[in-house]
Amino acid sequence: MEANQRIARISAHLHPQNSQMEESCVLKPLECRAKGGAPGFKVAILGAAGGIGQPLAMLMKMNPLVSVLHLYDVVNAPGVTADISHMDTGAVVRGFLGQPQLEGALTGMDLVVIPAGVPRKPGMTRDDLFNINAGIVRTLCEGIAKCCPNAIVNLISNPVNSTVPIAAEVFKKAGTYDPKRLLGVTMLDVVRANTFVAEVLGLDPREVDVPVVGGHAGVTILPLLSQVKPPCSFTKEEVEYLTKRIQDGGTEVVQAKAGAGSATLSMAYAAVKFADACLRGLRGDAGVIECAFVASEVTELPFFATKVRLGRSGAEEVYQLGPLNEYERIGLEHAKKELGESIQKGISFIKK
Ligand SMILES: NC(=O)C1=CN([C@@H]2O[C@H](COP(=O)(O)OP(=O)(O)OC[C@H]3O[C@@H](n4cnc5c(N)ncnc54)[C@H](O)[C@@H]3O)[C@@H](O)[C@H]2O)C=CC1
Ligand SMILES: O=C([O-])CC(=O)C(=O)O
Repeated sequence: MEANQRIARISAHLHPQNSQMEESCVLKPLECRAKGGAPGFKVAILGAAGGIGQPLAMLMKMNPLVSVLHLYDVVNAPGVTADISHMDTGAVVRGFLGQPQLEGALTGMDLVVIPAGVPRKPGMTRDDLFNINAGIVRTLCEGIAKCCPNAIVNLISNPVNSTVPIAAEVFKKAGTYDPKRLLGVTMLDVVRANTFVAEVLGLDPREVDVPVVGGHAGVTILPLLSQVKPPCSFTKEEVEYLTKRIQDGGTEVVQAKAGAGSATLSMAYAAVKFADACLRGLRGDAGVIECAFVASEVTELPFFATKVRLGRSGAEEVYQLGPLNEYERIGLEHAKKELGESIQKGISFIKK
């Protein structure tokens, strides 16, 4: 192959939107490499130029399970793509800018991670983001239903308690809904809980496992401190301090950032931890268990976050809550009340 042809192909691959070359010609050489010796998964990030999207893209580019990484946003996708694509790791990176390129970003994907949408400012609740983010999530999920209906979806955009029901309704309308494949990302609550509990216990956070159930906003975030591993006990004051700190973790960051957004770096870390678990499940690894907000029969609500077992088809098993103490039983009732309303709000947004 002529050197100038090789260069043209690499350039066209990175910026398909600028290419005059035929799609089949553009993609072949690098696709072959991506599917070659080290088999991997194709992952798209929607909202890849944002505060979460950029570090998430960087960490996904470092993940050896990823062979193709599509970065989609309505702004700045080419810049982020150029930057990330210089990292000397295995995944091939391609950028997609704006709605006309959404289909290209999604076609053939195994996993779609969605951190698109506006973040909170001090004084706002996650629900205050509903009016803008609901429409964004609907549009992106319509694209998924059309272009990669079998992909696993990791939904980060807030309010997660409503955006996951929105996504489910969009997929139902399109006839592509598979409850196992739609997962609301609550991993940051677990990451925070592990960190804060480890601080109190004087342990390394990597040794600590705190189940966090319910949803992803305020009192709907319910850490089960009676089920912490390694087994331990807390005073009443410690339980109250830890529960409140875990429930208000997002607000703590929003206030500290003072108008410059919400958690992005810890969220990107949590998103990659969760996406990696989904990919290990897709690969067929046994015993991959994480908390996520999924379609559920654990309570009377249609969606609920608990531990789930991740496998080749997504959340293959949804675990029960396990034994709760009195404090957690009361917390569960508060959580269910708010969560039920948020779920209904999401469903009504599509059904109206
Ligand atoms: N589930 C969780 O635990 C967490 C969720 N979040 C949520 O994640 C979302 C993103 O947060 P940040 O990255 O900090 O916000 P950001 O504003 O920095 O980035 C959002 C990105 O989404 C893009 N975007 C907007 N509309 C889009 C569309 N229609 N299609 C594709 N991309 C679009 C924007 O251009 C921007 O690049 C927020 O809703 C935030 O509340 C944040 C932290 C934790
Ligand atoms: O608090 C926010 O708005 C962002 C978020 O969901 C979190 O950090 O848990």
